[in-house]
Amino acid sequence: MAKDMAEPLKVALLGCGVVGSAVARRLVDDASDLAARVGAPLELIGVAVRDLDKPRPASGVPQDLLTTDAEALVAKADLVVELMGGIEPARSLLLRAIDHGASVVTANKALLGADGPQLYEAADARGVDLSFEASVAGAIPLLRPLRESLAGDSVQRVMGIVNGTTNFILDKMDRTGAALADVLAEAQQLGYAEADPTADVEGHDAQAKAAILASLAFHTRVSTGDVHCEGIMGITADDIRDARKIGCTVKLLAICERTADGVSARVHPTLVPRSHPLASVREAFNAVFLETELAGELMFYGQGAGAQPTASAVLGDLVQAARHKVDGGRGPGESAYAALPILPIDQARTSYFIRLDVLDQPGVLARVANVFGNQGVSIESMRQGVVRSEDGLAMLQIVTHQATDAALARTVEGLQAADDVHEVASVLRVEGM
Ligand SMILES: NC(=O)C1=CN([C@@H]2O[C@H](COP(=O)(O)OP(=O)(O)OC[C@H]3O[C@@H](n4cnc5c(N)ncnc54)[C@H](O)[C@@H]3O)[C@@H](O)[C@H]2O)C=CC1
Ligand SMILES: N[C@@H](CC=O)C(=O)O
Ligand code: NA
Repeated sequence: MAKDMAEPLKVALLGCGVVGSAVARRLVDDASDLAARVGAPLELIGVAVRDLDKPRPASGVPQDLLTTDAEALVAKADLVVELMGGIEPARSLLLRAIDHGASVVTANKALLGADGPQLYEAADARGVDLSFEASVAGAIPLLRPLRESLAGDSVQRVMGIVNGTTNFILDKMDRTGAALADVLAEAQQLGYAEADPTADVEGHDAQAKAAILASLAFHTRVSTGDVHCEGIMGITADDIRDARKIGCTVKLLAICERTADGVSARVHPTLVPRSHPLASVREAFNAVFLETELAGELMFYGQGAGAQPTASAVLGDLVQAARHKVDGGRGPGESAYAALPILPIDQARTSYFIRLDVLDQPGVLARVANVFGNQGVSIESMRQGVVRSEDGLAMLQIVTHQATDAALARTVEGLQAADDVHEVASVLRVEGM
């Protein structure tokens, strides 16, 4: 039996770009379904844009709902959906909305990674919802499981592919042997990578997402600046070829770990064995692998970007926040009670793949092995590649057992200083062996 409808809830949308248009379209086209699910109509009262005259056929928003006065709009709303991106004015508008008693939904990982605590504190103080499922891994339900379904468990490790653009590039390099620059150009043509792909390829997009994931997973505060970040621009076709030779592929991973000493969060290109579930994540898809004390291993997979997939996550948050407005209560606020220290990257433990050009002379292997041994770094495998008789050099490919980043850095310094070593051509971390 249909329940009685409550009074309409006023929804303000801030930004009408890729994701905003898809959210607006759904609010307009599926109003009656959404009303039935919420128990009240969701009335779109306005959409804040920069340019009133720009045609927006994808959004289906009537022209008279567009406004450039975002401040006035949020002051009238019960629910505010922020899809403008960037830090300001998004932060001020969300704080203003919260101050007025509106619940807020955002997909803005840059803002949450930089200033999440300020928004959480404001939402908690005002007793409204702040939800942001779309900010990490787009459509994939991941943050709600972390905040709600796993609230009684203990997450120990989060390891994921959370950037679709870089996964598309690395996957294409892996399948075709192409150089990064060529694949990046193709990704731009196809619309996966933005005209300015810096935030994706330098790892900053994944860095902000890792901060959000680590905060939720470990009930602590981790901001973007706490996450060690290396992007994919240094990855060459030779790295991909080497990875393949040892049964691996290269992925940009966000890895968040809780250790006895605190929290470590890092983003970097990583060799992953082809047998690992993350290795089979193709094209622009995302996947996140959780290790928890009680549930064991969990994997979440799906579309991490795109207008409609991202709108799905935004609308899920909006419906949930609207239900709370109708029925009372609110979703979980910030849980940062653990207040864990952030561990420096030096202390992160992982295995490494190292490619060296060494002099092709007797005793070289033993001397190279000694450099590792001197730093307490144990070698798992050492393989000699091509010997180039023209310059008397041989290529060595070495995989280590787990060691700290600090020990590895000292090992690389030792190798660079060794007379037998012509060049340390590549150093990459390995996970999931
Ligand atoms: N596009 C995607 O696949 C995903 C996007 N996101 C996040 O969603 C948010 C929106 O992303 P997109 O829709 O892709 O960006 P977009 O650039 O297509 O849309 C943003 C829109 O906001 C407008 N805008 C910016 N500042 C404004 C202001 N002060 N007043 C009024 N309008 C303003 C812009 O003119 C633009 O139309 C961002 O935070 C992004 O990180 C999250 C997951 C996936
Ligand atoms: N640029 C991001 C989009 C969503 O966050 C990506 O490529 O994954
Ligand atoms: Na998500």
